[in-house]
Amino acid sequence: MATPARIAILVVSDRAARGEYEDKGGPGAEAWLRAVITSPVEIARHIVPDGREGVAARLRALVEDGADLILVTGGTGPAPRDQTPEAVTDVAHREYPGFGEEMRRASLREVPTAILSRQTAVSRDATLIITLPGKPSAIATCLDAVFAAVPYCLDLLGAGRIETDPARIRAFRPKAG
Ligand SMILES: Nc1ncnc2c1ncn2[C@@H]1O[C@H](COP(=O)(O)OP(=O)(O)OP(=O)(O)O)[C@@H](O)[C@H]1O
Ligand SMILES: Nc1nc2c(c(=O)[nH]1)N[C@H]1C(S)=C(S)[C@@H](COP(=O)(O)O)O[C@H]1N2
Repeated sequence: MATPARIAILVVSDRAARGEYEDKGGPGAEAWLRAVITSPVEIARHIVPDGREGVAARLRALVEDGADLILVTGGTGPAPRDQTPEAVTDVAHREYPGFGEEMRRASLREVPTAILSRQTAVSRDATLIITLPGKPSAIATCLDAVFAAVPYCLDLLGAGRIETDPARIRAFRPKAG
């Protein structure tokens, strides 16, 4: 059997980290991934409070640990504690602004405040890191909008291979020539 791709979900939320509310983002993201990915996959969920240093440190550790893909939810907005984009930039080797553009475009069809999210995607070594808004309902909207490009991006980075259910997401891998 193929080596499972390793995916980490990092929920960034002060209140979920303190246990003040039940985290719905992490389970929502995991359910989305399990419904879409048909190849072997290991999914781990983590929760950290908002904050540039803490989020960056956790991202470095997850990359070091061999994650192929990291989904980060929360902390992308304009509030002072929203520092996820700064943390992601701190650990980035490369940025892929098209992810943020497309996720915002899809979210703007639902809420005008989607424009407030500074969500983006970066890579560090062979790991792709995608940031998503914290609102649990935003997670599916954003993943639906961009995930078709994720498997090929992981191929190009040298990360683990992911196959998807074409009825949900048709992964696009350009043919050679
Ligand atoms: N992990 C989560 N689980 C459940 N609901 C969430 C989660 N993250 C965000 N939300 C909901 O979406 C709203 C907007 O998310 P945002 O990330 O801006 O939260 P926030 O107001 O900064 O608070 P916190 O960091 O404590 O989650 C929150 O007020 C909350 O109702
Ligand atoms: N699809 C979708 N995108 C969305 C939202 C939403 O409700 N649905 N909320 C917006 C709002 S109100 C904010 S402030 C930003 C940032 O959210 P975050 O700080 O939780 O990352 O995401 C935006 N993107």
